Amino acid sequence: MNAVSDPAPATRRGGELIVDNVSHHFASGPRRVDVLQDVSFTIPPGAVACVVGPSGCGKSTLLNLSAGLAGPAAGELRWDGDPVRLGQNRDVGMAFQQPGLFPWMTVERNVAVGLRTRGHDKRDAARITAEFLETVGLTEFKDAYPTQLSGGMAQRVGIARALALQPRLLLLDEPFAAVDAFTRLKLQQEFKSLLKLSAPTVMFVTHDVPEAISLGDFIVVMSHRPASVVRIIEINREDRDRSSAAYAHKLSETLECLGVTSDMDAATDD
Ligand SMILES: Nc1ncnc2c1ncn2[C@@H]1O[C@H](COP(=O)(O)OP(=O)(O)OP(=O)(O)O)[C@@H](O)[C@H]1O
Repeated sequence: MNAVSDPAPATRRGGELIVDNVSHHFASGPRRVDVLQDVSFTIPPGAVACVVGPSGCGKSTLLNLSAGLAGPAAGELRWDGDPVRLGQNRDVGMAFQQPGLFPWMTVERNVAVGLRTRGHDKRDAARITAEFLETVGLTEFKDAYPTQLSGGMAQRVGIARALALQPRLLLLDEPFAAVDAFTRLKLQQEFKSLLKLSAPTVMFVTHDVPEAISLGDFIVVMSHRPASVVRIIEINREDRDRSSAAYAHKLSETLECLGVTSDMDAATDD
């Protein structure tokens, strides 16, 4: 990915997201499913929080509550000091495991459509779209349709679409999970460079602990459902070097909190 010529203005930088004692449940027929229990943490402006936890513990639910797509059963989420309100929040951008591109639209239109919905005129939307497609290295595919793209390329379009809105809060649900390991590493590197340009506040849900160490300023480790925060693990620059002892330490600390051993031989020994 290349650098955008006109990075987001300072006013679009990320704000502070506070998750304050949040609990949530769903009613599933006569059954009540408790999902989150007393979850609290703060993402400072421009920081990247990676959320890891067992499958089904409530990570996506936490993203939805942060986006204002649902309200918590108890507790509060605050964005820049104000309670997160139900409904569309113009500060928020989201991307998911499946990029969810409209198959009948070209790559260019897939990125531009969100900008048009948010009130950018046609010319402005075209300019921003061109800039972000260049940033993710897809300019020459602007007229292609999603079925003509590889998984990694489609994911780049999804990321470009989210970032083109210049979100102050970026909510990502395993955005690189559907691509092969090599493409995933490449997308992670590119994503890190992109974040430097506009510094949104990021909540990044992943099952991949190495990914969390490489992208997060801190990791929020969640427990089984109903999920609470087991530990918040700070990640420093030296922890990201995969050949370092510091990295190995963070990896085993995180896996331990998840109840998994990093020593596969020990796990299979009789
Ligand atoms: N709208 C809903 N109605 C009822 N139950 C729901 C609803 N949404 C989620 N759930 C349940 O809430 C629990 C948490 O779901 P959620 O998708 O937040 O977990 P997750 O940690 O993101 O899972 P995964 O890691 O597998 O993606 C699951 O048991 C799920 O079945």
